[in-house]
Amino acid sequence: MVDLMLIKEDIKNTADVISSVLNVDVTIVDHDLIRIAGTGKYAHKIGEKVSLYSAFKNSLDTGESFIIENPREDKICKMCKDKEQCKEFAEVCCPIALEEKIYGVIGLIAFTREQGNNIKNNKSQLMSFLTKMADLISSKIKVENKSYEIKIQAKRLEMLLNNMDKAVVSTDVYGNIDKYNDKFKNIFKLDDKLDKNNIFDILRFINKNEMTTIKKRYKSTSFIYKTKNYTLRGIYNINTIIIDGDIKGYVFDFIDNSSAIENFNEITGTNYKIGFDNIIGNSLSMEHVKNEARVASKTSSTVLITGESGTGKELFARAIHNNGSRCKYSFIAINCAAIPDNLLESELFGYEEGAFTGAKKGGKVGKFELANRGTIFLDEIGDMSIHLQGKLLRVLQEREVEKIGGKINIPVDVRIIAATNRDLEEMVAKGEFREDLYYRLNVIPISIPPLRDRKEDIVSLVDSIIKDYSKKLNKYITGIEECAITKILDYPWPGNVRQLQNVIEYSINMSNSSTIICENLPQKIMKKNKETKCDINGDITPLKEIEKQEIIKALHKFKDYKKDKERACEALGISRATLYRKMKEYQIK
Ligand SMILES: Nc1ncnc2c1ncn2[C@@H]1O[C@H](COP(=O)(O)OP(=O)(O)OP(=O)(O)O)[C@@H](O)[C@H]1O
Repeated sequence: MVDLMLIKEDIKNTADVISSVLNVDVTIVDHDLIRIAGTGKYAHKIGEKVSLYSAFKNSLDTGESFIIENPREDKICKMCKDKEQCKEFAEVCCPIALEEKIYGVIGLIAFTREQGNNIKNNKSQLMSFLTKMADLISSKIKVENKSYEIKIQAKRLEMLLNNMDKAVVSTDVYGNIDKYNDKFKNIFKLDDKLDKNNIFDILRFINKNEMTTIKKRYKSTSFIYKTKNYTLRGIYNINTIIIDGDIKGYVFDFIDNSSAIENFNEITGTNYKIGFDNIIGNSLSMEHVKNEARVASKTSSTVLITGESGTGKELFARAIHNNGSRCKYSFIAINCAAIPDNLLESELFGYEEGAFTGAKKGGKVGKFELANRGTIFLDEIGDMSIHLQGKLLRVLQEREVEKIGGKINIPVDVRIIAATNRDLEEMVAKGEFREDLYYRLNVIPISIPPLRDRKEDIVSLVDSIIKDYSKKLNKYITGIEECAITKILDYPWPGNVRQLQNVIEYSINMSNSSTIICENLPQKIMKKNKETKCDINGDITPLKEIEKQEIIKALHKFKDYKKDKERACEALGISRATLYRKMKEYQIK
């Protein structure tokens, strides 16, 4: 609520007008009974508080106008402590009200009999005149209230704008800058006074001629802003301000690439923390691998992790990243086998707008750029085409990426961790993998042993998987029967830890008690045990043939399901990428 004090000059003028017209002394008080204006005897009492027992207080409380014709005798004067010394001949009070609120009171006081008679003889004209004067003050309050409200709104808006993650600027329809936040000035390194500038003169990457074609919103377009010694890359949006069907102006928002990447990581949760403590297994071989990985985490050198599918290569890569100095930045994983070659190239290196038919407007930021200052994990590196191997080698050597269709190279500071379950040395010998790239990648080699070679880890892995999955599946499972563990230990686990996870998940689902029993295990685990016992002298089938047949069987079994490939992977205990690779290898269509 606006205080009368804020319009005290207007109040004073009003008091002077009333006093000169009516020839009486005037006092105007605010809602706290503080005298804001006073004439004659009261001129030097401005700023003082009038008595709580005065007629003013009564008018403030009741919101009523009244005339006291017999001071000292009137019921309003009964409570007044000074009534015996009162020298007044009459008094008038008229509240200043606006929208049911009382802001103060106008009071007239007659100190002579003549003034008193004047008041008493002209009661109705006097009250009507005073009410008009009170209304005049109320209208001033209304205007003041409005501008006070506007000031608050403007302040709120300013704070809101300055607290946004994005740089924001609004313009009229011709691009003349109207409002902007601090971030806008900061990210483009602009001078203080921008109000008279035109956005199209400052940010040349915005196409003035395209503006009229924008319907409502022009979304996520990448930009490069360059001055003599400053370059900024980012993404911007344009929103049109439409009132009654007409475009009245634009709001532009901008975000620089590094902030966009941070937001991306927060939203996608790519930074979730996996450490060495999350890698289960105390076998000698695992302790040895963990030690190697711990050492690797303290350097920035390229790491090549090898091991069969499901042994935990990605887990190790994440732990290495999170245990090192790059952990504050992104860990970006990309599976080189799961994406066709031409798509993989744009995923890794990005492209500029218009680089090829079908290229997205604004281009695309590549994974190398996204991983800047962090780590890129290139899974299934053995499946990368020779062409891309060449491009990757250039990144490793030059520490720069060349976007598809790009004119300039972008410097990147990325740690590379590659992984494969293929024998890269053999591939090099066959000419399927570039020798120079192999040596560049194999700076710190880490080889994860298959689960069948470290059976000591199985019990602790089973315990930890039971804990995780019973929570996930909302089942109360506390352990596993001895005979079930024996069967698990006997199994060769071609799909390693991933397959073990699938088997335990299946068994938890099948269990009706708090313990997993033999009957809860999948047939495959039970059958395998029987087969190994009775078929010991039978013919030997090449493993690759068995693998091919099992894949065909799984694909056939789930062919009518919605997520056929996923189900087949689950049954086989292999990842999607491995399935696609094997399908290619065995020419399964
Ligand atoms: N030692 C371990 N302790 C706990 N969990 C593990 C361990 N090893 C693997 N896992 C789990 O097994 C699953 C498969 O691991 P991961 O994806 O890291 O394997 P991978 O070797 O990268 O597989 P692929 O080659 O098929 O991509 C993940 O859920 C992972 O958390």
